[in-house]
Amino acid sequence: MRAAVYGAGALGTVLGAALTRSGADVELVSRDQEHVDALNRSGARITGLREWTVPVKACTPQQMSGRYDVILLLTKQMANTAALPRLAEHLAPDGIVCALQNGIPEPELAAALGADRVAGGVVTWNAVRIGAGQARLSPPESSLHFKIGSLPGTDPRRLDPVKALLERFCPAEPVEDLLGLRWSKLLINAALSCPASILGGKCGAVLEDARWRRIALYLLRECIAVGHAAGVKFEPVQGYDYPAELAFSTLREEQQVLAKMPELFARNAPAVPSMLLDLQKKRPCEIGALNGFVCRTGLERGVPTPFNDTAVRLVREIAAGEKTFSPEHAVEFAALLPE
Ligand SMILES: NC(=O)C1=CN([C@@H]2O[C@H](COP(=O)(O)OP(=O)(O)OC[C@H]3O[C@@H](n4cnc5c(N)ncnc54)[C@H](OP(=O)(O)O)[C@@H]3O)[C@@H](O)[C@H]2O)C=CC1
Ligand SMILES: CC(C)(CO)C(=O)C(=O)O
Repeated sequence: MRAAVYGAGALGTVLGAALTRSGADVELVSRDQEHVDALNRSGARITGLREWTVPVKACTPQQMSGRYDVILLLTKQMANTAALPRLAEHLAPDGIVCALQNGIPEPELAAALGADRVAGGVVTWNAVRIGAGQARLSPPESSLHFKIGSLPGTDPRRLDPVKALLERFCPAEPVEDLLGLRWSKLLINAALSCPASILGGKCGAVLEDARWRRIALYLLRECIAVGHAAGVKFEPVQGYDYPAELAFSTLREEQQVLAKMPELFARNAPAVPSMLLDLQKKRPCEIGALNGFVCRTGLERGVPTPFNDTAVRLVREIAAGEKTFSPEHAVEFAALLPE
């Protein structure tokens, strides 16, 4: 089986190194010539939870040749439109692209490639690119897990080669309802990655600050309401059925939920959100595909999303250089919170 990791950035470098190390025939594809040269010259250098230097094969999109049976898509979601012609050219007729990105990338991919040639999966582990040819994999070990799914109406056995490939690194558990899985990961990004990117810290910083933890809870509540209005059945992730765990109707129940949030999201606490890295590097970030997607869906379904609207506005203001990272942006949500 011939495979490619298309978008060998933070996650892609770690995954490409892990798969190559396991003996898989995999190429790491990146637009960044310096990164490609470093990977080919000195191997992929992984630090953190794994300490590996792995000789790998890397190329730019223009240097790709032939067809791949499995392409693991790990660009940022905004790059998908630009990447599609290359994916279409190099995917084997019975091959499959598995998007491991955040957000809900599958509809656009399926429209171009065909639903039975697209799968999706969520990643709850965290990695950071730290230089040409190098990435750091963050703990905890328990986060090393994939959940994957095929598109409605397609043969779930199409997932078999994806599962076999990913399991060369860590468990890859198939789920029946990919959309429910996608929305559950969206909860984590909308309520932790986004606020952490606004205050300029790790996801744990949101959980540690009483004001931000409460904002995160209301962001979660809004996303869950929008998802339910859209007919989503949230799939358990990280061992939790989040809508059930986070439900509250009185202020007393709210206190109880707030008290257990650090435990519910303990695996995410050490993560540096990929959105924050993009904002720090002044690169386009995925806010439109994450909280922005929740706002758009809320608008379509008649569910107000004032918390997510505020979060999107703040991220956009930071991206435009109009605001800097600060926990004090919590005040922007104060008028929305119940007394
Ligand atoms: N990092 C993390 O811990 C996690 C990330 N995710 C999700 O995984 C996805 C990837 O994230 P991450 O690894 O952090 O992202 P990075 O930005 O580190 O990597 C993305 C890579 O894609 C490359 N790329 C962008 N556009 C193209 C293109 N048109 N053709 C080829 N390559 C391209 C980029 O190259 P260049 O540098 O030239 O732009 C970069 O190497 C995102 O959807 C993210 O939300 C999910 C869970 C955790
Ligand atoms: C949840 C988190 C923060 C790490 O898995 C993530 O998805 C990201 O960094 O984009």
